[in-house]
Amino acid sequence: MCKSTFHSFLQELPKCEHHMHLEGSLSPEVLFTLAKRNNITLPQDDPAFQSPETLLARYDRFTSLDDFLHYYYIGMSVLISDSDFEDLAMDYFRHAAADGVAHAEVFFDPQAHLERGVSYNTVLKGFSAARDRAQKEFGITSELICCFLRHLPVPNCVSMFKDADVQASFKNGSVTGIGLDSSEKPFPPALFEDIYAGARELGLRRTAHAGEEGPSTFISDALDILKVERIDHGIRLIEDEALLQRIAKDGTMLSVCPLSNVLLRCVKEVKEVPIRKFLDAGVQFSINSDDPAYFGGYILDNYCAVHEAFDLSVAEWTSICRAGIEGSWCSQARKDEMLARLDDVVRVWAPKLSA
Ligand SMILES: Nc1ncnc2[nH]cnc12
Ligand SMILES: [Zn+2]
Repeated sequence: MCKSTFHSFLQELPKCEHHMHLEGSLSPEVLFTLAKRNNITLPQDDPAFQSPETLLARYDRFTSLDDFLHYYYIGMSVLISDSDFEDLAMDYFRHAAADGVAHAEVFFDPQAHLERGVSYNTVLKGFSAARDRAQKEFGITSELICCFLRHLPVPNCVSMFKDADVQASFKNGSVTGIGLDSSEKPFPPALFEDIYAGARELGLRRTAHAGEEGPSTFISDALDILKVERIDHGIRLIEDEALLQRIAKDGTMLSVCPLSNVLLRCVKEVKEVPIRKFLDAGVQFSINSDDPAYFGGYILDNYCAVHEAFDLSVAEWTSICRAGIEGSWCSQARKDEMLARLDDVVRVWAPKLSA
């Protein structure tokens, strides 16, 4: 936990979260409760599934992205009804409100539910209800980003993209954009070129996970081939100085997830996440939780971990927060509200923190 005055300042900043998988907010406790309620048998041959405590202990020992994903996909198999999805998202929004999130652009993984016979509209109904409640109960605005699972056969992804219910959600605005996630290294961005071209034609916002475990060429391919507007993770950008300069110059935002990078062994410690390098080079980035129930921290824990590792100034935190607001996919009016709130918070806290 960072020093208490700085912690309060970070809590009060009007934060935007751009990289958070709703299915990644399923805690072991809720997972076991839903498994019982929905009659889902958890794997009997893995001692991690003995209890919520043993499962949580296993989360401390992830060895890679794929090791985590194994548990992530088993975990979400307990989600069946629209109210399961609503409860799950509300759990996230409650934490987000406590952490001072003003606006959240959240991912969901429909293919992982369709495969189990849960319809797209069941998932969307639950998540949409939670979004409405989050706005009413906490004043948090949000957008939904529909992700394609890169480990599945491309035709499976294409057929989801073309599905009538999915297309309807794109066209009626209940889903704002598309993303690309799951196992990275064997699945280069180019595989998904047609889907991203189709999304662009529909006027959808576009982002993709790239440069988490995969090479920096996946970041350039996501920009050049998929024409994404944002890069999720992107920490391996530091391996290509010219690309780093290009991203800084173009103002392309990265959604960085420090605790996730440590837990999934992409880096040894938060100090190795290239926060200082990005700040110095003028790369725009936001700080995010990724899968908070699996990685031991919501957004404020990530802000605090970054503060502890890099001892950032009030001015640096203000610029990170401003970049997050400006790089969001909400209306300009909403951005203006958050920018005004940011000014207010900084006006109050700057004298106290620099005293
Ligand atoms: N960190 C991550 N990388 C890729 N896919 C994911 N799905 C959920 N979390 C993810
Ligand atoms: Zn992610």
